[in-house]
Amino acid sequence: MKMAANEKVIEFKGVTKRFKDLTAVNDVSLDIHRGEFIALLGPNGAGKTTLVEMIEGLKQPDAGSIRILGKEWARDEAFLRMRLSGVLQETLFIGKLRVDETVNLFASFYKRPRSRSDEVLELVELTGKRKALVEGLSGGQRQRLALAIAMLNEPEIMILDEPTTGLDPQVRRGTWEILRRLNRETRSTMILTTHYMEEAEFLCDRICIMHQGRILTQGTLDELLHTHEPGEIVEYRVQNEQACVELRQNDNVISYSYDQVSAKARILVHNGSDFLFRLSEFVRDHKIKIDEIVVRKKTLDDLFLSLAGRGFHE
Ligand SMILES: Nc1ncnc2c1ncn2[C@@H]1O[C@H](COP(=O)(O)OP(=O)(O)OP(=O)(O)O)[C@@H](O)[C@H]1O
Repeated sequence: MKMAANEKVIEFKGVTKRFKDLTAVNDVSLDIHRGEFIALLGPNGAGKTTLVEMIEGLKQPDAGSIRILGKEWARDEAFLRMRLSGVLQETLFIGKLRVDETVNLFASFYKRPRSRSDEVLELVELTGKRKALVEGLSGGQRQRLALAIAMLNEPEIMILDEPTTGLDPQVRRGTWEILRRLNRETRSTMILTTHYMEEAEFLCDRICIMHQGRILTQGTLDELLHTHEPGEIVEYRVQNEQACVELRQNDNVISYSYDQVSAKARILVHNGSDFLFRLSEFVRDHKIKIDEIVVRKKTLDDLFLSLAGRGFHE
């Protein structure tokens, strides 16, 4: 069934999920559109997995409604099962099977021809490993195999639950490239949960930050960075932090933090170059030694830190 480009494929209305006294997802309303790549970010226990498990039909809400492709799990399980698939943090495979045998096995469950197995291996750049035993694959290759299997059925919606956790940075980046290309080429709607800010920054059109079961804020990266706090970040290393207290009492300063371990000050300011000028005067006049000075634009990490400061640990 072809649908309009801006069509809502997932609609959460006032969804709540409780485990005894604990409210894991609290009155969440959220629309996700076709082809969108959306990230759910948040600290441990924020409710991200519970939310995606409700999308996957693994958990039922206690209140509110969830419509997926206009259907509901309770009534249209067979329809939805064919159109959704997921990649988890880790997938169990049979180690003694070869890569192509593994994909063919899953293809037979979905009644897909062998040519589709070849296609998905190509999509995730595993063609060269077709004859390798699964037990000999690296972590990144195993994740790509899981992705290939998830793609077999040409899913309209894909759930990626921390798909790159535990992978080294280079392999993680390679996986991002593949995910981004898949999203563009297949127009599959992708929902990613992650702890990596840069993963959400790199991949996603929209980012939802969750905390204690609620969506604290959401938007494109630009919207999040500009709506929540204007300004730039100045960072520097200083051992004698107490001598710099006066610097904070400046109209230019929005917020200040100091990390004892790295001896780094991190200051959010309205204007980075004005602050740098003031900083250089100050350290010269007070004979304070600072180094590793950086002025930079804000990142999602900074937003997360400031939301954490204001709300996460209240
Ligand atoms: N089956 C369950 N029974 C009881 N409590 C649960 C269950 N599943 C999740 N919870 C609780 O619900 C809350 C939300 O958990 P959830 O796994 O959705 O968070 P998360 O944001 O995915 O966290 P993480 O980043 O650590 O994976 C947590 O407090 C968790 O302990």
